[in-house]
Amino acid sequence: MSVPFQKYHGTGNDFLIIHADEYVPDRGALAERECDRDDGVGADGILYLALEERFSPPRVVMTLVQPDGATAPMCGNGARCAAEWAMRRTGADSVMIDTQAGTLRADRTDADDIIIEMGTPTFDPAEVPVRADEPVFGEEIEGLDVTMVNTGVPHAVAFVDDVPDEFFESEVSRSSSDAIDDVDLETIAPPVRYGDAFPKGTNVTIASPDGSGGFRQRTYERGVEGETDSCGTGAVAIAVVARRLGRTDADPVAVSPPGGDLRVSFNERGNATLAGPVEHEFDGEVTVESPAEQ
Ligand SMILES: N[C@@H](CCC[C@H](N)C(=O)O)C(=O)O
Repeated sequence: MSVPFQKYHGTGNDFLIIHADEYVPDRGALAERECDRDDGVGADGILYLALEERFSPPRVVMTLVQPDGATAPMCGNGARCAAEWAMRRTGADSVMIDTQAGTLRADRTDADDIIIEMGTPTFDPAEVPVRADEPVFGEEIEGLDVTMVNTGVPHAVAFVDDVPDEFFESEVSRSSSDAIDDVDLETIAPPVRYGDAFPKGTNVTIASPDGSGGFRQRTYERGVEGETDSCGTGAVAIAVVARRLGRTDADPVAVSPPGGDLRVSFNERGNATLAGPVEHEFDGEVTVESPAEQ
C-alpha cells in the first residue's frame, strides 16, 4: 500500500511531509529508505504532522524522523516547513508547532517568509548536553575549537579562523569570506559529531563572517550524517554564539547557509526567532507495508 506525501524545503533543508494519521508501521525504516538520494525520493528527513484545527491559532504536532531512522527533538527549518504546510491547509497566518523541545509560534511575514520562535538557547553543559563542569566556549574538542550551545538540539559551533590549516582543501586567504567553502567538513566534523564529550552526539556548524555583521554557514547534521544545504537550529546557534563571543552585535543576524538566506533575531528575554523562505516542491506517494503483510 502507499501513503501520500508533500515535499517541502526551507532554504534547501528538505523534507517529506506525511500526515500523522497515515498508517506507517515502521517510520524509521521508511525514513532510511526514502531519504536516500540515490534509491529513494531523497530528503533530509520525514516530518509527521498532526493538525489540530480546533485551536486558535491552529496547532501542529511535529515529529521529525531523520535519514538514520531516529527522531530529533527539534528542527528549525522543519518547523518552518510544518508551519507553511499548516497555513496552506487552514488559511491561517499564524500557527503553533508542538515539538519535543517546546511549543513554538510561527507567523507568515509581509514578505511571505515564515518566522518562528526558537525558544531560549542555552550554554548549560547539562542541557546541551556536553560532559563539562562549565559552559564550553572556544575549547578544543576532537581537533576543533568549538562553543557548545543547544538551540533545540546541540551544536558545536566553530569559526573558520579557528579551523586548523590541515582541514582546508586548498590554499585560500583565511580572511576571505570564501574560506568556508574550502573547509573539508566531511573530514573535520565526524570526530566531533561522535566525540566522547557528547552523550547524545552533536551537530557541527562552522561559520565565517560576511563582513556586514552576518555569517556564512555550513552544518554537518547528526541523523543525516552529512552536510545539509541549510540548518535552522545551526543558524540560530551561529547567531547566539557570535553575539556571546562579541563577534557581532547585529540584530537581526543574517546567516547564509548554501541553500539560501536566513535571519535570526532576539527579543528582550533572549529568545531567538528564525525567518526565511519555505517552498512546496511536489507531491507523491511512498510504499509502506500494509497491515496484512506484517
Ligand atoms: N535541520 C534541522 C536540524 C535537525 C535535527 C538535527 N539533525 C539533530 O539531530 O540534532 C534544523 O533546521 O534545525
